[in-house]
Amino acid sequence: MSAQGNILVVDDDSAIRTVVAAALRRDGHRVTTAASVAELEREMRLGEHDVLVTDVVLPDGNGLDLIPALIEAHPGLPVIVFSAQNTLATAVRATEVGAFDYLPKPFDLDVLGQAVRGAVAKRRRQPADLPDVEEGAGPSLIGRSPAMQEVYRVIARVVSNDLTVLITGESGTGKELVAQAIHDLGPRRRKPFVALNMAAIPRELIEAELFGHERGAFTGAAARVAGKFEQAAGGTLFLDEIGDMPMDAQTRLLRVLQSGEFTTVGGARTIKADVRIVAATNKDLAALVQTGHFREDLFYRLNVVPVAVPALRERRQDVPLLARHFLDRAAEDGLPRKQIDKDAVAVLESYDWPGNVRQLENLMRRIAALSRDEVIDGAAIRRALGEAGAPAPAMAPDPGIEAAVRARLERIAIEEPRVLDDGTLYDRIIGEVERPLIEAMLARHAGNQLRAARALGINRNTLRKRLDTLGIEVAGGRQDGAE
Ligand SMILES: Nc1ncnc2c1ncn2[C@@H]1O[C@H](COP(=O)(O)OP(=O)(O)OP(=O)(O)O)[C@@H](O)[C@H]1O
Repeated sequence: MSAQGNILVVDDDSAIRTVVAAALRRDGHRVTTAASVAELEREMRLGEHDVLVTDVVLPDGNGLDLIPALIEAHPGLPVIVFSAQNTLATAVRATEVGAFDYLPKPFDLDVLGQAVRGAVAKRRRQPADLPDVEEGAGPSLIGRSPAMQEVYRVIARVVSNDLTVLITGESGTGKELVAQAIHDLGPRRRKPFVALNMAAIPRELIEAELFGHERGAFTGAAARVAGKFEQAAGGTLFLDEIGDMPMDAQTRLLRVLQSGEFTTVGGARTIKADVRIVAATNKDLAALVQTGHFREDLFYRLNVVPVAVPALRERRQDVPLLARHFLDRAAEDGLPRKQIDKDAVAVLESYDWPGNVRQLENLMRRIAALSRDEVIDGAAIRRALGEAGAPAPAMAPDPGIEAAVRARLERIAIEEPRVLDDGTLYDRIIGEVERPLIEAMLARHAGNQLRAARALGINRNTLRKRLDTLGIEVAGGRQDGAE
């Protein structure tokens, strides 16, 4: 991506305008200059600018005060501010008003050049053209991959009958949504859909939860309570994490499925069970049967119609659609509306998603809530994946700083003996040592540049400059220095 753009430089000091404009032109940018707020406003009206670089104190106004209105009129315009008022208050205010970067005067032209390149790259970021999400009838099960088409085919076969369905799939693949879809699209849709997660309630309470109990049935049973079977009457009972059901409860459930009736805990009351059973598990139930942890007869009773929900990595082509869906949903919930660029889509598509759709949903919401950019790029996605505790794909594990540095030095000595006395010794050795040192510290601090700089004992801006010079891509953590 070209990092050259149209830059507007504003300063009332003509010497600074000249020097800055010359430096930016040398980097290939097209530069216009202005000496006052009035000139700045005229230039903004006349031309398209990718980046605004402005001083704070101008003869007819304050550069910082202009920023909110300028950004509103030119959404996404990065503004780089430089100022001789080098106070913390100015720096904080620059961030508050939405400046892209703040450089205290006097500044290094290289640092300015780097900030401008970053700003142009941000400006040029194009949102990827994500597929539209069609709102279908019933619950929003998103996905057009062949693997999801197969799931839809099975759902379509069972909605109008009462066959027991066993949904399998990894955690977060959407098993509960599938169960809900079976309910919502079938004749029981006007009756309750009741879910019970076997893994979420104490084992000794599962039977009482399922079948209800009479007053005084056990210590603490102060009143008669209807169980899930009763609550779901006429509707659907979703038994989640069925693999965690204790043996006693399995035996009772099997009896209910065979007889169509159940008795409450502690009571002689027999109630007809008018529910459709849909069960789900992320465990291998057949293997649990083999090891004696799940009743074989119950397994066959439940597994009348199996539905296998694919892991997200088995249907990567659905990822852009789902990403779009979750960004839309986040915006509907009042979070800022964000888009992602092509690089971000590529990162999302190549990630393995151990937490499946749930993980993608959480990531999109987190990005919508926390990112300052309107269009999110691949580096930001990698960082967010790294922060979420998952391994950052492009970041090598911390190899141990000493080992990394030693390996570099050995490489110079062994592979390139010539460079040891060719007059570039200092730069070569320092350069070779610096890279693994910075990479190792960044890896150790999950890509957080502020923490890595602190640990190295160098200024964050110095670190940023070195990253740029050495061409080190930061894959995990945050670049903006926030903690
Ligand atoms: N195909 C999909 N389309 C839209 N949203 C989905 C899809 N699949 C999953 N989700 C969303 O992902 C989250 C997890 O889905 P769900 O709870 O159904 O997964 P699960 O397989 O039942 O997980 P667990 O095994 O951990 O209970 C939910 O917020 C759900 O809305």
